[in-house]
Amino acid sequence: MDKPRDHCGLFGVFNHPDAARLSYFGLHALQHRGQESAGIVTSVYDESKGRKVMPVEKDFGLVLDVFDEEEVFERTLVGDAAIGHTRYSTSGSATNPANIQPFVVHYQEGNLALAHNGNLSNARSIRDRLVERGTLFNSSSDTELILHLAAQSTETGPVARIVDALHACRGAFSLVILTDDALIAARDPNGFRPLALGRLDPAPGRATPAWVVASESCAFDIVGAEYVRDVAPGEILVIDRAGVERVAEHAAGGAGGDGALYPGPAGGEGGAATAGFNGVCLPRRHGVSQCVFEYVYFSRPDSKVFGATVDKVRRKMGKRLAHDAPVPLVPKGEGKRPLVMSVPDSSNTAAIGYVSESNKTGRRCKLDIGLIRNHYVGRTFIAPGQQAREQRVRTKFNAVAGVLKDRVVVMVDDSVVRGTTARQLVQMVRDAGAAEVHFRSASPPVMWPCFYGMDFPSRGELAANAHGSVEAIAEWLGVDSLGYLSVEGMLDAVEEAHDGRERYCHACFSGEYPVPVEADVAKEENDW
Ligand SMILES: O=P(O)(O)OC[C@H]1O[C@H](OP(=O)(O)OP(=O)(O)O)[C@H](O)[C@@H]1O
Ligand SMILES: NC(=O)CC[C@H](N)C(=O)O
Ligand code: SF4
Ligand SMILES: [Mg+2]
Repeated sequence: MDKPRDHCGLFGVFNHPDAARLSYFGLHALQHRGQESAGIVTSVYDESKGRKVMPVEKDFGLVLDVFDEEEVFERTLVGDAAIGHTRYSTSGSATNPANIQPFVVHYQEGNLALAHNGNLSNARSIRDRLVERGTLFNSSSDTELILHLAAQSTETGPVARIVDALHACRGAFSLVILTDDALIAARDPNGFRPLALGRLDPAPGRATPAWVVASESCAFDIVGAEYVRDVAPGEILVIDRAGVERVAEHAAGGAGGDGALYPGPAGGEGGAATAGFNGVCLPRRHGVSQCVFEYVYFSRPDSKVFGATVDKVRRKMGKRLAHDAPVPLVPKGEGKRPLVMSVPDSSNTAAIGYVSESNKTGRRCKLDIGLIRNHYVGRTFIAPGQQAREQRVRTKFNAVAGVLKDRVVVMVDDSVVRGTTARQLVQMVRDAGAAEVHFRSASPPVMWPCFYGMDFPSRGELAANAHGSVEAIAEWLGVDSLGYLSVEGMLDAVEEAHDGRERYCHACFSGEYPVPVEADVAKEENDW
């Protein structure tokens, strides 16, 4: 593991005849969230069996590789409800095929399929309890535990069992779940991972709209759906046939049947638009703590996440960085303006904010493209060994010598984790003839592990811990100066973009963990 790895991507569809194909496109848009494996499950009535079945197609690899045959959508993944997943493992080995999601099981209440983004912080104690009860496990991931909890619940009916199961889970879980009758979208009470609800106009021949659920709103755009609202932290939203009809009636100005059952999360944006769906809210024990790293790096800038556009938050982080770690001062008449460049693509927007604010504050500088990125090399191209890692950076980026030669260069990246990217690129920019190289990180130093759904290197491998002071890291990176966004600055930027700083987790930067975690849990401890 040499990089922070992304979270997983979730997608769900209800009431659309082409549910699997929509999921396929949705997963494409969410590919950046997980590149180890991908899968889609649908729900369809099987005439010969006289009951619903849940066909599944999943494998290791990118969405494009897993679903490389059109036929699978025509013959296998049929039905008008589906869920899909792109995985980066945080619990359970990446190479164990049993850990590929979505999971599908058959139990007392019929079929059940589940896809999870996050990490349960009490997974070990749940597993121990289940083991004592004689539970047999198929996978080594935390996600499977939710299925056992539902199957062993004393409640009746799939929804009540899932609600019961989620009451026992702690930590991070955004979920899309398919039962034989419903698509369920759920978010843990802290809201660590994002999840949003969207709406698609009725498919040809249908009277009611289709509903979609996704980790990020960019997945709605790709299928032509409109963003309706976030699934609220702690909300378990049940989208079933009756609910779809109630909501449609409500929208058309009808009475809405028993739509008052669940008017949506209190004060939630778009709540009225979805009144009519059933739902439940899980109790809140530790406040709300959405993952600030989604804004720093994980989510796509064109997505709306946690109620704000990622692009907007990132620009504000870049602007604040201009104050926390300014561009070197080169007064007029004393040389060319420093050249600011991003490390494409994830820091592009932060660099734009950085440059505009720097110029406003009298620090002259110019934004230019100093690195070209090869888009065929993935976001987290895993390569073992330092030599391979270095080769990987060279494969992914090349410097534009004509732009960089003899210039004072300020490189802006979104984060420094292990420092592999920064160190390599600094050397590359120097080799291209830069006179000075300064490095700016649009987030604070990453110093602590994440237990809520992101896979960081061990503490000792993080550049900020391995080298100590900012000066020592700067020397190791080979830069003339190094500057980070402060934790304060990061939270101010988030707050400026929307609803306050206290609703965010920043544990990997600050060490302040919002939800207690079980000590010394290893990702592969259940893999034999
Ligand atoms: O300090 P490091 O351990 O090198 O990790 C930090 C780098 O990793 C991420 O980029 P990544 O290449 O994973 O993806 P991206 O192309 O989406 O930026 C991040 O944007 C930094 O560039
Ligand atoms: N990155 C994630 O959200 C991972 C989900 C789950 N914990 C797994 O490892 O499969
Ligand atoms: S520790 Fe960091 S990556 Fe993990 S949830 Fe908190 S902010 Fe996000
Ligand atoms: Mg990067």
